[in-house]
Amino acid sequence: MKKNTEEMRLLKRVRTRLMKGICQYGLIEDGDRILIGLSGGKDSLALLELLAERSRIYKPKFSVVAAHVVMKNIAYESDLGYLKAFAEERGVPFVCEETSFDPSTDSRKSPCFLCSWNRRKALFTLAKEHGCNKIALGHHMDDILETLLMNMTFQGAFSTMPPRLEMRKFDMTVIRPLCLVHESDLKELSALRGYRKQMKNCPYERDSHRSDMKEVLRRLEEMNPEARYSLWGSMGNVQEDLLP
Ligand SMILES: Nc1ncnc2c1ncn2[C@@H]1O[C@H](COP(=O)(O)OP(=O)(O)OP(=O)(O)O)[C@@H](O)[C@H]1O
Repeated sequence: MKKNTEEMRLLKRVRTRLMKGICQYGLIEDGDRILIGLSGGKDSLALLELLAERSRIYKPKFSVVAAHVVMKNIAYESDLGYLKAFAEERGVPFVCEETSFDPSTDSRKSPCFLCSWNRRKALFTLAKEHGCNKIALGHHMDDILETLLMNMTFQGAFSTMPPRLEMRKFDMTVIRPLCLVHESDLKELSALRGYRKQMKNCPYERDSHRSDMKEVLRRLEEMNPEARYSLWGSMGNVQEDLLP
């Protein structure tokens, strides 16, 4: 009984924050066809589950397609059968595309940059092929705040991954419907639902800046439990007169 109540509270919190993000940043409109980038990680599995559920509700009326990109030269062990079944059990069509990149062709760009650029390109192609006007990614609030802290610390820029990004040149909009959802809730949801963990065997992976920023965010929240909301609020409260 206690477990059920906790589950219901968690689901209510996640659904409320999803809808708050969607409404606040105008992420989904009537008639949208949305390609969901399904990596196989907990965040995009949750995104698919939540958007599939939402798409069956009358307003706004939108449809979804799940897409997985296989990067042939990276030994990720994506279980395509699991991803396909996961999507189809929720009434969502599943599509997959293979691509690859050669890190030796451009030594000025890091393999991580090339990988994510090529993955993004494959997602755009799939979105066009399947008549989608939007691509949804599984980044959540912690990802966005960690990127803000990374960009300030390492790039000298006050910027991050926005909830909504219109790419006019490609006639495509990238959305992040989990932008107000906390990572801790997604972890709990994943455990509750028993999402299968994906094996990551990337030879290049060492995103130490991100894990450092995760620690910084944790420390800030220790100092002020409201820190994440203040950081988020600061992005909409830039007081230019009080800046150099
Ligand atoms: N191979 C892929 N195929 C399709 N979409 C992807 C792929 N890799 C990443 N994405 C999309 O980009 C988002 C961010 O990617 P990132 O690599 O940070 O996440 P992840 O650690 O793979 O897993 P997740 O965010 O799903 O828990 C994912 O949530 C997903 O929407």
